[in-house]
Amino acid sequence: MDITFDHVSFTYQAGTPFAGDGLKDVTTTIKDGSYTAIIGHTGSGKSTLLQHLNALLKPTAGTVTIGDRVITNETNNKNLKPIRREVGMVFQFAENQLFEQTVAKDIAFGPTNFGVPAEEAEKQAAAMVALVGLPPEVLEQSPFDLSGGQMRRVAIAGVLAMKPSVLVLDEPTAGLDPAGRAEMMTMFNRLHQEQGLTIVLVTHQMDDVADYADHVLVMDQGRLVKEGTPREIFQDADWLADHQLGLPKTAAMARRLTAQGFRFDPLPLTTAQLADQLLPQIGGPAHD
Ligand SMILES: Nc1ncnc2c1ncn2[C@@H]1O[C@H](COP(=O)(O)OP(=O)(O)OP(=O)(O)O)[C@@H](O)[C@H]1O
Repeated sequence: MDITFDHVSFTYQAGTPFAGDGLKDVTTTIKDGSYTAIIGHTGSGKSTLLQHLNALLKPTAGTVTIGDRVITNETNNKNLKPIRREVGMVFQFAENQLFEQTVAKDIAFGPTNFGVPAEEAEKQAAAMVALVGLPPEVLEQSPFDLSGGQMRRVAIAGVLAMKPSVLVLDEPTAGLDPAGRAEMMTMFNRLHQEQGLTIVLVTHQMDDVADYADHVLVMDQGRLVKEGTPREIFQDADWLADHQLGLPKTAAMARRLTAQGFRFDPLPLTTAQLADQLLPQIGGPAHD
């Protein structure tokens, strides 16, 4: 399912003295099956854009087309339920939204609300717990007895239980330690590869953009100022710095090596790409 923005603008508190721009004239398509990263410094409009992906916000001007549903400023709030199921949102610190007595009940809550019989919803909960890499024992535990990282996985399982085709992630690894972060990013990549989920990721981690995304949107002051592949986006470090954005660690290291006389074209984004270009320059064996 593609999601297309056509000249979308969004104004917070429109028509009041407190009106403020969230999005300005954004036109783009998030393609079915893609892994799209949205980057931009604080206040650039990333969260506002995300909330248009499942019509939590409706454009002040322009249209958002989600699958075959066209959302405009006039769209009635009724009948948006199927969109909320199709586009699953994992908000920042999603674990704060857990509330049921057991993990199984928490994960089953969404499907039950959508009319799935309780018994089937609990069966699905067990499948979702496995999908997010948690042991089956957690099902009957209180979510509040789990670690922070496990709680976040339960919250993600609750979103996945709705069987979305698009998974929207707003800084999903915020607050996790490096090992927890890596595990979680690997999990999303597995869901993308194995379940064919379209992923939309807001992140400040440029390494994750380089490692996982196939498409990148760069936001600045509510505008979409650049889009392309990670390779295209990260080639111009000066342009990124102007937009208060950095490089993936490997690309930053390659740039420092350039100052020492090494040559890279294109700038490597992963360690394998760095090794490929560096080894011939230091007389080492070719990397494969
Ligand atoms: N509820 C709101 N009411 C009024 N203005 C808002 C509201 N939420 C966001 N804004 C404004 O809209 C603009 C875009 O904010 P948004 O939260 O989308 O940016 P962001 O890129 O997600 O930032 P961050 O990285 O800090 O989460 C900012 O100028 C912000 O101040």
